[in-house]
Amino acid sequence: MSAAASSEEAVKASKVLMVGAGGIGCELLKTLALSGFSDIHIIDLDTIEVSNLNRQFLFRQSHVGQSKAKVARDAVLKFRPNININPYHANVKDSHFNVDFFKQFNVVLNGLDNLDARRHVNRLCLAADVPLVESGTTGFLGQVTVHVKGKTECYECQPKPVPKSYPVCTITNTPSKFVHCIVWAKDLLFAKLFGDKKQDNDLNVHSKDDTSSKTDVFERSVDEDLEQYTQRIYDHVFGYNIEVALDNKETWKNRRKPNPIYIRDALPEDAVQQNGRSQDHVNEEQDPSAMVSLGLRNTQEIWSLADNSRVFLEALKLFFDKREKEIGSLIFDKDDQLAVEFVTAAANIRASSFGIPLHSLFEAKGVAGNIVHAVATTNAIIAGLIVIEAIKVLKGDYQDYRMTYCLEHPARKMLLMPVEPFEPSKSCYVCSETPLVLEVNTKTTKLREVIEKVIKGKLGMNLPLIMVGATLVFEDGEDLEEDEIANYALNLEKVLAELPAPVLNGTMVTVEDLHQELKCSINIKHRDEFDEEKEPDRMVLVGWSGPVDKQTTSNGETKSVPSSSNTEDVDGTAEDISATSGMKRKLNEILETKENFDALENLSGVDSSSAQVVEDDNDDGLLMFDEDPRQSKKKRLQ
Ligand SMILES: Nc1ncnc2c1ncn2[C@@H]1O[C@H](COP(=O)(O)OP(=O)(O)OP(=O)(O)O)[C@@H](O)[C@H]1O
Ligand SMILES: [Zn+2]
Repeated sequence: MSAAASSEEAVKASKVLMVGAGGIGCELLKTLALSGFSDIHIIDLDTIEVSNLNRQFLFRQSHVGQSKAKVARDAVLKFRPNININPYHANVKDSHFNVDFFKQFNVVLNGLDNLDARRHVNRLCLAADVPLVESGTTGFLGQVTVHVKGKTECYECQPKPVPKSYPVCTITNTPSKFVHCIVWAKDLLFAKLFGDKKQDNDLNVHSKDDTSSKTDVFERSVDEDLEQYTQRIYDHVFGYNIEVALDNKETWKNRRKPNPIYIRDALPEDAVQQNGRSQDHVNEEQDPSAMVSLGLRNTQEIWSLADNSRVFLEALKLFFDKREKEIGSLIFDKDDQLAVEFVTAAANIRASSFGIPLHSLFEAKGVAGNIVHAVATTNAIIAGLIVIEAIKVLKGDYQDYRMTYCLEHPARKMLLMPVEPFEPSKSCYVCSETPLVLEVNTKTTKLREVIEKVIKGKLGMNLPLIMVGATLVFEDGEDLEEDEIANYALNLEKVLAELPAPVLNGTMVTVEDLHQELKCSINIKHRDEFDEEKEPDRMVLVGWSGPVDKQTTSNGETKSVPSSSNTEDVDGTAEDISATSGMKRKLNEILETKENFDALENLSGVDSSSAQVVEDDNDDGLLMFDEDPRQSKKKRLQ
């Protein structure tokens, strides 16, 4: 479309694809329709859930269970009956949404909630040469970015953060934050008691006076009374284990010592006996809940140590009483009420032991499920900004493109921060086809590991094809012959150096995904040794980066700064902001206020105390919109 086209003409003549009809998507569809867009296609794989209704305002109670894309269309057609809205209840990664499908659109607008789908759409937009307006929100934070092939950076030019992980020793021995207690309760204790027994687990399993025996203290013996068992587990993990930890005097030299907690200290004897018996009228049909059987109602209140202890014992008992069949295969799920009750109580008792403030179930659930509560207004603002950028894209006003960050900054009264988009990164393997380097032990690493951990895991390819020179060593897809399948299956189990075309130090491997039309080269660098702690995959992909900015703190632990941390499910907000390298200092400055740090900390479960707040000593050209972003009235911050 020509640069001279009026906004109205550009909008009218356009055909747009919206991916995601959730929190942002509902707002976006409404705003598009009200702004004059009349040919809109929507892809969303999901159906409506009750928990969506508070902010996905196109949906009502009666729609629960129905396709989001279809219901969103019907809702908007009620007030804009003459426009064309085409819904697809499908995954955007399905093969029929190929490059040709994408080519029919003038612009693609993302309202997604995961990195994987975002990267996939980015690649298809690049391959189809269709501009992409990308977005994300997390609580009060949000951003809209524009990606136009050859003109701006692509979604993957800036490395995306890897999920946050914590050093094992902090979790098992020296927690200092509530999130450490949650990780312990969820990933260690819950997993140990109710999950797959074959999984490795760092929770110690032997008791002090029985170290030689292989008895697992977490196992309930056949004749063991349930009350006795729950109290034994309590005493073991909160009492005995802490005493064992205290024996290691070095650990506590410069730290506050934890207090062992035994059930007899936390609850009077008769309360233990009576636990869970007060509510005889508990409805048998309801899902078992320790809160219900104990008569606790308010999920936002912080329970005392005694109440947490009662919930712990009761939840453990209910798992054995009512859900015994699931024991051995349970995985923590934030929507499983009993699991959340158990994890909240366990985390709080541990927190109490380590002098860490306790939290309510509501808060604990947020931390455990990496939930940042969505704010409808942020979604609405972001949807508006998506439409503003989409119109610029349609008009070809590329000088005016802005990446806009929605931040809360009470001190400066700044809500929106627009910045000019960066140019495509020359080192981006997605849009610049720059080769990557893989350091790997070619004599011990199987092709299968490289495919799973690197090609699918890191590069996000779905159906990879792997060439070594002119030899095809692996291909994934539906139309393969039987002998090809058998041949590739054999190759998967071979180490790199023994493949039909050997992969050795200096070999160049070409990897291609035919669906995404993405091709990249990987230079292989043989390495014998890897650091088990830092490089557990025993492979290092250089050029692709899990951008963990690390800094070493005084106690030698490695912590991440907010710019680097995130979880897969979070909407890619703050990390996107700070991952934009040129903006890092500015972002730190913006985040000086407690609220914004808290927001980031919640967002990514990050330790804000380890953040590098860099003094801002010069005029950094931060821009702010005064009132109406459409007027692009820029103002320099003081
Ligand atoms: N691969 C995909 N293909 C199509 N739609 C997708 C894909 N991945 C995610 N989505 C959709 O993107 C939307 C994101 O919306 P949102 O972030 O509001 O999430 P939600 O699932 O509706 O809410 P919540 O996660 O908070 O319960 C969802 O409706 C989801 O179904
Ligand atoms: Zn790129």
